[in-house]
Amino acid sequence: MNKVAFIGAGNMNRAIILGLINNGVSANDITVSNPSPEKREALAKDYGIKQTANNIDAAKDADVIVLGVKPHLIESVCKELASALPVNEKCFISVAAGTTMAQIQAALGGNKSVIRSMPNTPSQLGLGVSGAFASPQVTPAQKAYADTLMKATGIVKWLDEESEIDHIIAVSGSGPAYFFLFMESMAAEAVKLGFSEQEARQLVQQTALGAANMVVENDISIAKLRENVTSKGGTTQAALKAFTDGGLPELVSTAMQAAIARAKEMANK
Ligand SMILES: NC(=O)C1=CN([C@@H]2O[C@H](COP(=O)(O)OP(=O)(O)OC[C@H]3O[C@@H](n4cnc5c(N)ncnc54)[C@H](OP(=O)(O)O)[C@@H]3O)[C@@H](O)[C@H]2O)C=CC1
Ligand SMILES: O=C(O)[C@@H]1CCC=N1
Repeated sequence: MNKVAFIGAGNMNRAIILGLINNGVSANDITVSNPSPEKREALAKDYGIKQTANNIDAAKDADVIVLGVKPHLIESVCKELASALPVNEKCFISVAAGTTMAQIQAALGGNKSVIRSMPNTPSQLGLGVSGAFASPQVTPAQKAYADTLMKATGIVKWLDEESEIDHIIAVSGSGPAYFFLFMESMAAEAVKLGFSEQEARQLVQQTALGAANMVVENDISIAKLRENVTSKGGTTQAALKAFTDGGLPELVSTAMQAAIARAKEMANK
């Protein structure tokens, strides 16, 4: 019971597979399919999971099928699986941005058990966030198993409305990239200040890790943590003034709204 097939061996499915393996899920229960060999063979070699080029072979014995291909391929992969497999008996988890429940169910041939999940790449460390929305056909047992699967990679937020998936995308799905951009910018400036690339990375990553852990460990607001760094008339205040004068809070809002708008645009294609 509870065999999982991953369709696609790309960044997101790899992150989820790593999260599962690191959390003790048996490699024997995991199969990955991908047309080109390199990524699926690397996963099989590193973690002992099964691999194949054939999506139907990967999915035929699976109870849960994680669809981890690019959004424009979700429908064709669903049609391929539905043409050969008893899809009524399986639970599909799509991690695609901008591909709706209606589109996925239509491609599977009707009202099947489908969960739209929006994970993020820190799932590979067990530090992921997944937002999830289930179709009414998902049974309590399927939902419980999907919950366990996603919790192996981090925290899970079940959503009442499908539209909330786009909000999860804007916050946590795309979110790691926002922090990476910020860290890249800080590291680039550190190099300009004379640190080596390696030193700059170490300084920035430790600062980010420390800051994130302070948010996790302290039961005080993030604003208060910021204020605690900011001595009156000091250096941080000067730096933060440059950020606010440059419109950083508004820019963050604009960026997150752009992610939501893009998700809607992708769904309407
Ligand atoms: N990356 C992220 O942070 C997140 C991504 N997502 C979603 O995850 C999905 C995958 O994104 P991501 O992992 O970044 O993309 P990748 O391009 O890294 O992975 C997609 C994989 O699908 C493979 N593939 C292509 N065609 C098929 C097919 N017909 N059958 C099986 N596999 C196929 C590709 O193989 P090949 O390279 O050989 O063509 C590739 O390995 C997207 O829908 C995205 O919206 C969701 C949350 C976060
Ligand atoms: O950029 C994307 O479209 C996907 C969805 C969230 C993160 N990556």
